[in-house]
Amino acid sequence: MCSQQVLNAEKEGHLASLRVSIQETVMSVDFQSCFIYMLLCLFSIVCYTLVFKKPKDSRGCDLPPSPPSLPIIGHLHLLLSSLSHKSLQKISSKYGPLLHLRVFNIPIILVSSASVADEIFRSQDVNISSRGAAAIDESLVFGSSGFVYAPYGDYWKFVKKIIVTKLLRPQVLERSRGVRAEELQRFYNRILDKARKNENVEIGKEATMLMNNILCRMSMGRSFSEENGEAERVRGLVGESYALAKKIFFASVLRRPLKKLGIPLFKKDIMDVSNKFDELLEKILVEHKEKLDEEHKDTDMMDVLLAAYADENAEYKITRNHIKSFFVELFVGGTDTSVQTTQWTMAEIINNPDVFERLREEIDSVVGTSRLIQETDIPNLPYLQAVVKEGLRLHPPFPLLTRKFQEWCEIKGFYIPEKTFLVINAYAWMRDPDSWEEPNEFKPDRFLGSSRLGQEDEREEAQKYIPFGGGRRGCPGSNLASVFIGAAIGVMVQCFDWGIKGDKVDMEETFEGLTLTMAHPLKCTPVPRSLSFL
Ligand code: HEM
Repeated sequence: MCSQQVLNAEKEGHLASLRVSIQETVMSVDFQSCFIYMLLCLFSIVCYTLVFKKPKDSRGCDLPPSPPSLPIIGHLHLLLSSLSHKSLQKISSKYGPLLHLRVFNIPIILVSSASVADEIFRSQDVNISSRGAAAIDESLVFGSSGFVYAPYGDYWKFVKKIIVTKLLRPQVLERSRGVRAEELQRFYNRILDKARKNENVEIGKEATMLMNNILCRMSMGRSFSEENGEAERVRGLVGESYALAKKIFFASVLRRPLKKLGIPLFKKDIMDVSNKFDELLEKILVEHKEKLDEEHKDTDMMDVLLAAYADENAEYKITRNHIKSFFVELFVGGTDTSVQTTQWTMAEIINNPDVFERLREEIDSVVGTSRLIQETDIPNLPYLQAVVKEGLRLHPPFPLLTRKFQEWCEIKGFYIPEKTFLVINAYAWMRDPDSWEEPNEFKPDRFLGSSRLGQEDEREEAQKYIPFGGGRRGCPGSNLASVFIGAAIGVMVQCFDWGIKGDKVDMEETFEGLTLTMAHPLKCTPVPRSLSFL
């Protein structure tokens, strides 16, 4: 072989090894990209399944979209978070106003916009007129003899009729006006007393006494005595019931599977509070019955319920537990809602001095400075009404409303299976930027006709505003509550200037119990104005 041939052979050999190494490199590059490609595919499938794919029900119809969930527990963590209304609001602004969630295998529909909720209230009012089963049947606190968890049926209709005719009918409200005026005067006296002693006032505590006394005197003709500690005991029990709220909610949602497994979730905690209420109310019922027998009266709600209990031919045969549950729910549901609204609204007023000044000017010009404001003044005080409405819009005591679909239905083209829980995020709904201008700002003017954007009609406004819920299970006490909250705010603005620690009231929220409350309860120092009746 000549030297040229040797050279060529070497070259060939190099080229061959180069080819092999290039081939190997290409193969390895192909394999890597193929691997990356496969990973991307897998990732996309997971994303699609978790985020975009609409879950299907057993009939193969589309359920509303569902945000990513955790294995086994589903979306439980969102509902358990301490500010669940906010975590749900965040999820809805990302994934849409109508979502399908699950807690274990229990389906929940989450609604966060006015248009979707309005469609549900309009087309499904009867279908969603039950809240599901009570957590613990025998409990007086939201148990199955109560009104709040009563299915839409004969018992619910019977009690609703009593509430409307014996507590809230205009003639009855007129008769009980004296009671509210007396309690308002006592509320004012207590604040004045503290102002003169230069003491702080805890607005929530004062408002609790006011609202509790009003509701008790209106419904059972007496208030709980402050002297023998009875009132403090009731306030304590109401507080304990609030603390149980989340437990009651989960025990009620998970009731069926847990029952099958024989797990009585939170039963001991719930029954402890229920038993204490039972003891207290049994005593009151006995006293009331004796008084009724002596005086042959038939006026307040307790009289009517006791009469129905004793009447063999009553329209609905009620038990003693029905009566006790009714009062427990009235104290628990009616008091704190009004107390929290008073507290939040007062905090907003203090943080907005221009609102305070305008409110005082309105009260001075309508009521004058020679007498205390009364609830009969409220229809003539549109700005005060707007302030209370705005307080309720920003701080609804019940940020989440819960119901249950009894039958399957279709909403916005999606299939909703029967027995699905419905959670309406009233908080998100009333801060929806598509419905409200500057939704997070305290602007009572938005409720004054002349400045309403585009002059929306009343129906449109009602559609956007749901602190009292909606449909036939909406709050029956809304008008009464607005009146006594308005009167309480009116007294505080008419008669006192208010000092606070620091420049602004801390508006941090907490939602550990039944209602949305201030994480730092409002404490401030009243300074009496120089008014002729002070
Ligand atoms: C600011 C005060 C109040 C607020 C924000 C409020 C809010 C609510 C809300 C959101 C509901 C549930 C509605 C739904 O599911 O759609 C409700 C139910 C109820 N409220 Fe009120 N409430 C207040 C005061 C009162 C008062 C003073 C009473 C008593 C007279 C009362 C009695 C009731 C009753 C009995 C229910 C149950 C209705 C049913 O299940 O059919 N509320 N309330």
